[in-house]
Amino acid sequence: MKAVHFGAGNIGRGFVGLILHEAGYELVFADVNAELIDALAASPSYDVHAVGENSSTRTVTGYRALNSGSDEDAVVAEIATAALVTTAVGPNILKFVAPVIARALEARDAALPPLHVMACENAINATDVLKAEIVGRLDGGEASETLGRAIFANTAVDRIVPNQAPGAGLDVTVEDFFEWAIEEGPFRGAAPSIPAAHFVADLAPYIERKLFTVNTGHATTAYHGWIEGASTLADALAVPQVFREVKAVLQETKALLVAKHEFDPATQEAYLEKNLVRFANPYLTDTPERVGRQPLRKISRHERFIGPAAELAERGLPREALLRAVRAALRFDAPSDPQSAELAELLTRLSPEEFADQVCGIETGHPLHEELAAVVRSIDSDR
Ligand SMILES: NC(=O)c1ccc[n+]([C@@H]2O[C@H](COP(=O)([O-])OP(=O)(O)OC[C@H]3O[C@@H](n4cnc5c(N)ncnc54)[C@H](O)[C@@H]3O)[C@@H](O)[C@H]2O)c1
Ligand SMILES: O=P(O)(O)OC[C@@H](O)[C@@H](O)[C@H](O)[C@H](O)CO
Repeated sequence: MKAVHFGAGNIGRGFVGLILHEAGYELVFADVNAELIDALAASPSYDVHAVGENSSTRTVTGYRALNSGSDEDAVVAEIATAALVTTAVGPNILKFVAPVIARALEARDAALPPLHVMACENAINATDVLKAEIVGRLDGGEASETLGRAIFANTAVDRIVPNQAPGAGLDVTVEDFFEWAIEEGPFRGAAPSIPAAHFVADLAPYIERKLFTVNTGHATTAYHGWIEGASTLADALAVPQVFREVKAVLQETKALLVAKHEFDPATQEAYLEKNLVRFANPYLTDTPERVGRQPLRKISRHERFIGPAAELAERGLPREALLRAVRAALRFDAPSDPQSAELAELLTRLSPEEFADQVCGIETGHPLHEELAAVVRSIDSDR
């Protein structure tokens, strides 16, 4: 039973790789980072240090590592005979791994059981996005028989894995908490055996609860913390004004999640409180740069701010704190982040209305459109 995992970075090594190894899969990492792949190929194992109230160390062994940039044929051959392919590369990178998976499906023996495909990214239905990219590369598209050689399942993954300290090598320090929810329907009763994951009939409540609580709160901490000059997430949350803003956005997304998915309010309150503790985990050093990375992705239509704010506006519910978080995101100017520079350029070039429409995907006439445009307009006063 073989799994090929794209993206041997933080979550790839510290979460997906670990869980698949412990589920008994023969693991093959595929990544375009030559230095990382060479290091993995040269090392028989690496450790995952989970830190928090229940600290532990697990060792991942017996994997192989391939460079999917320079040795695509080898990765195609591995996937063609694998049981599972997973990704943790970032939602914007799925279009680059899709052609490799499409080639592998074409090469796959039709008599083999279908390849299970799961994108483990922070995005709503990331596997559907990956599937659409794969379909676009198959002769015949949706009608291609080759598509029948794969089963696609959406997932929600949750574990905070910061960037690793220089000199950590392949070892990864992660928080002790994790959750992996996978939709069970596509497997038609023959879901893969991954004991640490749980299979759910309807993924939407899980992924929205995760993205609009963990990631909305996390990014709010990062962007307000960045403005305050905080160098870690824990430092950011220690600023009373930042803490108040994070609590406020989480109350707004709670209102949406309770109204939309009928979550019990007390259970959702406990969930969001638990996440405030996770963000400030004293055993982990996480930074506003990492958590705020790619601000243009984070303020896009179906992401952690605009997604819930748009639905709250449609329901006539409060979204002011979310809009203040978007305003803070617009001021994110991390030199290490190319999207920061792109964001600054777009703010200069586009009118506030064009920005709301083209960057945030909120068209004229939507109840959030003018509110967003006003947020963009107000940024001028800071410059
Ligand atoms: N770190 C976390 O706390 C966390 C938690 C849950 C989900 N995620 C999600 O997991 C994904 C990865 O995040 P991360 O923190 O591990 O990032 P990361 O930057 O540490 O890892 C991404 C890896 O993907 C590799 N990569 C880039 N392009 C590639 C390509 N074309 N083919 C193969 N590999 C490629 C990079 O070289 C890198 O090693 C993101 O979607 C993120 O939202 C992260
Ligand atoms: O990975 P991103 O850029 O979508 O979001 C940054 C963090 O919020 C994220 O990586 C969290 O650490 C993770 O989603 C926790 O499960």
